[in-house]
Amino acid sequence: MADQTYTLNNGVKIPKLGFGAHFPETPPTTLPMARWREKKTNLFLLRGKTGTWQADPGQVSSAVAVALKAGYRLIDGAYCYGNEDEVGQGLRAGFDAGIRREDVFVVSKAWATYSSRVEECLDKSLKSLGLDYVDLYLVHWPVAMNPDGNHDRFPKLPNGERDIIWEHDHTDTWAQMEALLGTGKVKAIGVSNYSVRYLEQLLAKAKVVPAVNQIENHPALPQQDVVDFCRAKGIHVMAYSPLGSTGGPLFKAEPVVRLAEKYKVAPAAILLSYHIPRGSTVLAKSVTEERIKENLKLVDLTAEDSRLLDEYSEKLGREGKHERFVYPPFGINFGFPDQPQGVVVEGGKIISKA
Ligand SMILES: NC(=O)C1=CN([C@@H]2O[C@H](COP(=O)(O)OP(=O)(O)OC[C@H]3O[C@@H](n4cnc5c(N)ncnc54)[C@H](OP(=O)(O)O)[C@@H]3O)[C@@H](O)[C@H]2O)C=CC1
Ligand SMILES: O=C[C@H](O)[C@@H](O)[C@@H](O)[C@H](O)C(=O)O
Repeated sequence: MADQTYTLNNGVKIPKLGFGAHFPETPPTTLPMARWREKKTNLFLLRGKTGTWQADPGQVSSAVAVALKAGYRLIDGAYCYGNEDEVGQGLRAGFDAGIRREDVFVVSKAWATYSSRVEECLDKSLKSLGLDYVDLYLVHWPVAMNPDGNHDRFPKLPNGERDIIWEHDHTDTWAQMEALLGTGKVKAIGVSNYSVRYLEQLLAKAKVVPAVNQIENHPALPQQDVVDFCRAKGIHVMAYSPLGSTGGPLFKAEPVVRLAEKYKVAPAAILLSYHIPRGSTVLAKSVTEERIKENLKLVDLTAEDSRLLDEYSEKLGREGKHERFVYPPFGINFGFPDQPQGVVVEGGKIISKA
């Protein structure tokens, strides 16, 4: 599956399966997973005091190298992950092993403190990665944080809140992304974490329709409104956190277990395969060599299998139980129906603080 592709709205080909290079902190082995998840939520809110936690030195570069050698042809990174030097080393190991640059689809993302200077962010990423272009460059989140704040990536106010530039209009960031297309440093541009509301605001002003919207997506958060909207507008969906992020909390979902038994595969294979009939690219992340390899083995789910997973999603929706695992504390209402809290901003103006 990793060698199969979709075609983006500008003709560029993108693999169906990719390797995620977001390596957040590893759960301490002494903590039971339930306690870890509880603790992680609290720690997540504190993030920014020290920046993103780093994986052990060498872990990212070796995982990227293992992934490339195992057959992955898409590597998903971001400036904000703070590890693009290591991703670059992993890429280089792959190139040294004979894999050609033009056969690897490299993704990076413009971080919120660079919303008014996206080319600068891109240049920093390219330098770290050791590349002269990325295949896809995304707006990571539709928000701006203070470029002159107390941290390069996670500036905070004295009260601990993220240092947001409320006057910033996310469609201005998109205009800068459009300008990158003429530089030769990107093959395609897109967004990430855009709801239907935000996409509508962007499309009202855009000269170039985003090629991609990268969103959290799995049977416990199908985001069918966003997926359908993207499909109608020719925007390709990339699904992130398909296993439910750290620890893979979706492995025990009843239809996932049932389909894993039917196909005699790991539950992860079902959760990754779910996206292929939906027409999306799916990103898998693992630090573990055998899992990196195991995650390449997707299955062809039938329409009936997909229906089973969709029914599970719909039931959770009716019960108000959709679960979003990645929602950083920006304090903004980004327009996702399951996250109605936070400040509503539009066109650089605060509309409501509900
Ligand atoms: N645009 C955005 O805002 C975001 C983008 N992303 C992208 O999506 C990628 C994937 O999402 P991510 O949040 O990392 O989470 P995933 O849903 O991919 O889950 C990763 C977790 O699942 C475990 N795992 C992986 N494979 C298996 C397996 N076969 N069996 C059992 N456990 C497994 C990993 O463990 P271990 O590593 O210990 O093996 C890790 O704990 C990221 O790396 C990043 O590239 C993610 C979040 C936000
Ligand atoms: O891409 C993954 C996620 O979006 C991650 O980059 C953010 O959650 C970031 O760590 C933050 O705290 O805002």
